[in-house]
Amino acid sequence: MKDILAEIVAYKRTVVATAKQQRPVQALENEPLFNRAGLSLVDFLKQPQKSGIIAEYKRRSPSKGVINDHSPVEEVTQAYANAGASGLSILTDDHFFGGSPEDLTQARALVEVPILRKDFIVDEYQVLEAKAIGADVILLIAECLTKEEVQRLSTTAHNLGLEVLLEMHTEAQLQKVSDYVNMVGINNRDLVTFRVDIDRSIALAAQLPAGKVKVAESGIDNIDTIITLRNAGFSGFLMGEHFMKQKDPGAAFLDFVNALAQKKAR
Ligand SMILES: O=P(O)(O)OC[C@@H](O)[C@@H](O)c1c[nH]c2ccccc12
Repeated sequence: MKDILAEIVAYKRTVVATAKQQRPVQALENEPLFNRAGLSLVDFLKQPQKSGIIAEYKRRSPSKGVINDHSPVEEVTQAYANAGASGLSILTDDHFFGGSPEDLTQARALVEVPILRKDFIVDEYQVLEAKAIGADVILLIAECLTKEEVQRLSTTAHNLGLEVLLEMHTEAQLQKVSDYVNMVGINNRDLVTFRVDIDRSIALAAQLPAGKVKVAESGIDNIDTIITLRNAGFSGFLMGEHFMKQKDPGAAFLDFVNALAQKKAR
């Protein structure tokens, strides 16, 4: 496992151990949102009137440092949803990304689009927590998990009505895809070199078994890239920094979506 990822995963294990003490599973199950019927990102990605973009709320990252420390989560996520986001991705990690579970819950109260809990899930507890805070989808990162762990955590998620996005970056990780997973995210960014390579992602996507919903993640900053990826069979486009680094991320998103719609119409 790559260094920064190993560090994050080690940190997550300590956070989970503490959380289990402070807020046992029983308490999670008693949260009102725990019984909420989830929204399907797979279904939303198929709606032709939406953009296909999963718009991410991210304050900072280990590679970029501070990206946005001024735009409130309520404002940005509502603007994203109103402008045609097919889904939202919200970082809930505090230490490395400056997010929190409360960010997701605040957005949940305001939007009717699927929300992905963007975090580093290594324990079943975090899946239950995702449900309790109002998420619809969890991210599982192939690099951090064995195939068996992916299957076990996916089963827990599906039993709670949550969908799973399995993120990968290398050919070796293809073997972690199974019938348990129906949505695969291909990270365009290499977590070691931070280099973005769209062609590599397209080549990797071509090797996925048929029937998987494909999401391209990271480093997307223009409409032509989205069109290229769509033509290669991707139906979702996860974008964070390109909008978050603007003064008004919601307005930037609206402009981008309008330009995308115009280009598609031509
Ligand atoms: O900000 P970008 O380059 O548009 O990327 C968004 C998203 O793909 C990226 O934040 C991400 C991809 N995989 C992750 C795993 C954990 C945290 C964050 C991520």
